[in-house]
Amino acid sequence: MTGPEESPCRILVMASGFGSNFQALIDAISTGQLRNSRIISLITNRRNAHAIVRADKAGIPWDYFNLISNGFLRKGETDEQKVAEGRQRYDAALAARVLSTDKERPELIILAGWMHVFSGAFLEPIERAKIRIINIHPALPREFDGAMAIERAFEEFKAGRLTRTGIMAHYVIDEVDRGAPIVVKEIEFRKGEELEEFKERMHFHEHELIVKATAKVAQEIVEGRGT
Ligand SMILES: Nc1nc2c(c(=O)[nH]1)N[C@@H](CN(C=O)c1ccc(C(=O)N[C@@H](CCC(=O)O)C(=O)O)cc1)CN2
Ligand SMILES: NCC(=O)N[C@@H]1O[C@H](COP(=O)([O-])[O-])[C@@H](O)[C@H]1O
Repeated sequence: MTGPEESPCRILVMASGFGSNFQALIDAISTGQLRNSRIISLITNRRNAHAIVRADKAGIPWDYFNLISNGFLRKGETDEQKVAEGRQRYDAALAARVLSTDKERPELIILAGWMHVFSGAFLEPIERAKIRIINIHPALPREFDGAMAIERAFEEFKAGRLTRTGIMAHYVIDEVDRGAPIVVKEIEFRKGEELEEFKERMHFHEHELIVKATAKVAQEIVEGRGT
């Protein structure tokens, strides 16, 4: 995929939790399945994220940056304006960390279970720097936007109102989960399957899809350098 003269696409992964999608990318790169990509670092907003353990094992630098523990918002703050202002300042500071000149700059940011909704304070400077952002989401386009999508779809299936759901990788825009789809896969429910079994099946397919989507976008980036 990547010619000998082309260096791999520099990828920053952002993850808040278990990191199995992050691990799928690590494994795909290390086995040579994903030749046009290189993960330069991980950012997490949860100190107990297992993604940190995965980064350490893979020798990938990581950064912990949290809305509250880094002082942008007081724990338990309920004033809506203060919450909005604190999130904006956090987002701006996070973008500044991504763009800081004392570290390698990513060409692609992959949200792999990143559980913080970005405002324009993050999205705009990243867009100005021509860095693309993609996200993996366990639902079909325009269905079950937001968190807990798997559980909500499963409830609809149990209620007899849904026979299939799906997963997708999409570009990230201000409107949550409404960016242009990159790769989409429908996944049928199975009669008698319980939630945990279904979640495992969904994650299995996600791990394939995130590699496929990354390969596609990374190739566009590598081939588009200098144009
Ligand atoms: N501006 C955008 N930001 C983010 C997007 C996006 O498409 N546009 N994708 C999400 C990922 N995501 C779904 O795919 C998602 C993650 C988290 C939430 C959410 O409700 N977060 C809450 C906090 C939840 C928690 O901390 O457990 C919040 O941010 O207040 C919705 C959707 C990533 N960001
Ligand atoms: N709305 C975003 C969202 O729900 N993302 C989902 O979080 C999980 C992270 O798993 P992981 O930490 O094992 O990769 C994945 O299922 C991903 O699609």
